[in-house]
Amino acid sequence: MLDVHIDSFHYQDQSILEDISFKVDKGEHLALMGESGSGKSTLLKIIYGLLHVENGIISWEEKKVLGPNFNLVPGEPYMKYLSQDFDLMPFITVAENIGQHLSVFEQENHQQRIQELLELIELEAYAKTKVKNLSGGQQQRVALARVLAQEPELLLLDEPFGHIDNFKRNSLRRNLFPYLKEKGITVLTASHDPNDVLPYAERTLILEKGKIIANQKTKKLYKNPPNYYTASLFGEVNQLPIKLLKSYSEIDKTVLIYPHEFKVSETSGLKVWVKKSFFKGTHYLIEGEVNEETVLYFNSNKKLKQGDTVFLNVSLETINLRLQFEQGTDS
Ligand SMILES: Nc1ncnc2c1ncn2[C@@H]1O[C@H](COP(=O)(O)OP(=O)(O)OP(=O)(O)O)[C@@H](O)[C@H]1O
Repeated sequence: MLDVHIDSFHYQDQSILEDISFKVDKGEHLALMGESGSGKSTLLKIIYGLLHVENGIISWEEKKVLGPNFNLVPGEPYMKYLSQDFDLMPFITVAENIGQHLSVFEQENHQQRIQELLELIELEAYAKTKVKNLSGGQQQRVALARVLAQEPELLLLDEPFGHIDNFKRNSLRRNLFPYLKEKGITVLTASHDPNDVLPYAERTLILEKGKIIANQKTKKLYKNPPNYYTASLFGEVNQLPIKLLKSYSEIDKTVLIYPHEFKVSETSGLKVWVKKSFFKGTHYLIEGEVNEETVLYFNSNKKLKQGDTVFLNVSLETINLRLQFEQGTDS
């Protein structure tokens, strides 16, 4: 188990992380989400031992992880970190870059392991290509193979697909995350992209301005986000007064409603004037306005024209579910 306690971490006199405390079970996949600058990379760097924390303890399997003040070369043998800079050797080939990270004691298996990793990152055709001749996305895939070369127990991934195009990203995710699960590798993935998180991470931790504001099972967090910030990390979301949705309600609160949770009717419900339609492939995202003041977003199967009027309904079940939510952590 990974056990992280950081009372505080500062760069110069700027506080970056505060009161960070969480555990990750062996074999579990935890996602770290948060807006840019919320401290995700800093947290991964501390766990890996690149940054020293005065007030805090990181331990893996009940053994303290030593930071840069103790380890001349950062990192522990059981842990690997994929940073946003790839740290590759540009003048040697892809296969050689991967081979450099394999154990010298298992020379006879090197070719087979390199081939297995090349298949995983879908770069078999580039085995003999010098890394300097690869695109940014291809280099990121080589960096991924390097951190996996000697299977770590704990893997820290910082935006692992940030440089990779959508076309490859989807198949890589589908290859990589089940592979890590099968091998029982504990994973922490920092990402902005809900597609990296929703299908793969059992639990998600949300950072806002260096503090943990939620740490929950991913599905539960998505279905019941504690606040607008969390929900908006997963995509478009509306924050609306309940009274707007259920006029008889006596509760003076707002609820979070995802665009797909609205059902469009032509006859009854909340009256909305269409302002804009955005084509999203599977549907249209519609920007609408209520009472000439509240802007909201909902999904529609067909394009709607500016000035059209539609009626929106949201189920009582959804509203009740959102109202039940009171706290943000259940680690
Ligand atoms: N070496 C540094 N010196 C001073 N401040 C830094 C340094 N590195 C990061 N910071 C600051 O620390 C804060 C957190 O940065 P961090 O890179 O951890 O955020 P992040 O959530 O990973 O962002 P992103 O998603 O953009 O990668 C930011 O305000 C950043 O400006």
